[in-house]
Amino acid sequence: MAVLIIAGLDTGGGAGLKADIETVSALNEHPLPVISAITYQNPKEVRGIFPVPPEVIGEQVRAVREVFDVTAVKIGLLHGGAIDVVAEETKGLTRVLDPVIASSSGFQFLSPEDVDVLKKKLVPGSIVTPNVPEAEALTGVKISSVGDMKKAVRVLVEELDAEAAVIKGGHLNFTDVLYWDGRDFEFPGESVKGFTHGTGCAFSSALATFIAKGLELPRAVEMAKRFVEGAIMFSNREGKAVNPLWELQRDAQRWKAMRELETAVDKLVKTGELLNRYIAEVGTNFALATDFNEVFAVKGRIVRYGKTIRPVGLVELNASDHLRRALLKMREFYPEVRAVINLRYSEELVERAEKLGLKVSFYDRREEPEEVKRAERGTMEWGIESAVRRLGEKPDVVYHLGDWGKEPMVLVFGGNAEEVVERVHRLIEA
Ligand SMILES: Nc1ncnc2c1ncn2[C@@H]1O[C@H](COP(=O)(O)OP(=O)(O)O)[C@@H](O)[C@H]1O
Ligand SMILES: Cc1ncc(COP(=O)(O)O)c(N)n1
Repeated sequence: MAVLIIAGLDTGGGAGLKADIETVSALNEHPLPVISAITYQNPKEVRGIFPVPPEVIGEQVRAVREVFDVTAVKIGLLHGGAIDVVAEETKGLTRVLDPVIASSSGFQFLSPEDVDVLKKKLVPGSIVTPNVPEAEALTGVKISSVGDMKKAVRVLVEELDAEAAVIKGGHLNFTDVLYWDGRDFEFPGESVKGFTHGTGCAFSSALATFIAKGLELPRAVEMAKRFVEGAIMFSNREGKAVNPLWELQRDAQRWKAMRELETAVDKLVKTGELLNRYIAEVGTNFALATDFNEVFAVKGRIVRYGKTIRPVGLVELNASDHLRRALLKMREFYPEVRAVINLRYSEELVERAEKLGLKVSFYDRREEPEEVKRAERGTMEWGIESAVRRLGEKPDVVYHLGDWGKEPMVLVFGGNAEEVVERVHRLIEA
């Protein structure tokens, strides 16, 4: 199905047309991108806007509407001169209107006069999706609670003739409120950590796409909200913005990481007789992180099995809590480190690591502050951090000598699972 998008270009690759194209594509529909304005912006600031002439916007829309079977359109950033044309050219479509008035960095895209034209020409008949400040600007209702949001959505529909309205709570309490078909609907949400530049764009294009797929409005709003939560959680660090491709990228990375770790575990098992005596009493595990910091390991760990070794279960997500925390802490300092294994401590192992030129550091649990000890779950993080600081550069191997009831251990890190296997093989002279 084709979804029409009329929006502005964000040169920073965070919001606008690029986020919209990715959103529609990620949801498996075909985007028809019509450009309304070129903005010169980066994640810090919007420097300016070059409006595409209204007749050029009209030509773009006509070119695709004549050929594609379009039912829904998402309208994002416009400029004063474009509002009339867009209203005219989108007649007969289900219109999702994201009334972009200002950027999150504070640049004013529409003047108060433009906002008046938008209210008269485009809000009527559209499904409007303002954020809190935009809803205030459109309705004059001051919004500081869900109760206020409910008042304002009604104004948008009953006084400004919108077909429906969703006020988004990203600037308030993460609850979105929809008014449709004579009643309101609440969509509560939790705060998600990540970049939020482009959330409004992703939300409105996801909404238009779910509508094009035939979902009823409340369900489409729910799905769009969940989509945006993922796009924040797995956000685009480079662009400091949402990542509409999150689900595809996450799943592709999971698949690759699983294969990589399975292959590496097989290799280790092949040298099981040599490794047997280095397997920790509590079991050895082998963990691998994706770029999104999801960590795979062996369910049930790798254990001694007669003279050799054996993985108890399959490679799974979150199958090791300890190694996951060690690896994620190490990645805070050295993001290129992706894999780690724990082996039973022995002096000869540490000496051999040093002889091989690996960078070795350690932590001493007796130095662990009382409050970290009491919290229990912070020990691993504290240990890795203290080992990193002690060495002053990236450690390849971190050991600790144990404590009451804690087995001494050697952690071997690497840039990928294969590198960890190679290091282990050199250490045990396989
Ligand atoms: N930090 C966050 N955690 C979870 N959801 C968020 C967060 N920020 C925004 N959202 C959600 O993202 C969508 C877009 O909201 P909002 O950020 O208010 O729009 P805009 O980008 O237009 O300012 C809404 O569904 C909102 O609830
Ligand atoms: C081209 C374009 N469209 C929309 C936004 C709003 O996004 P945000 O509120 O995250 O700045 C933007 N900054 N640029």
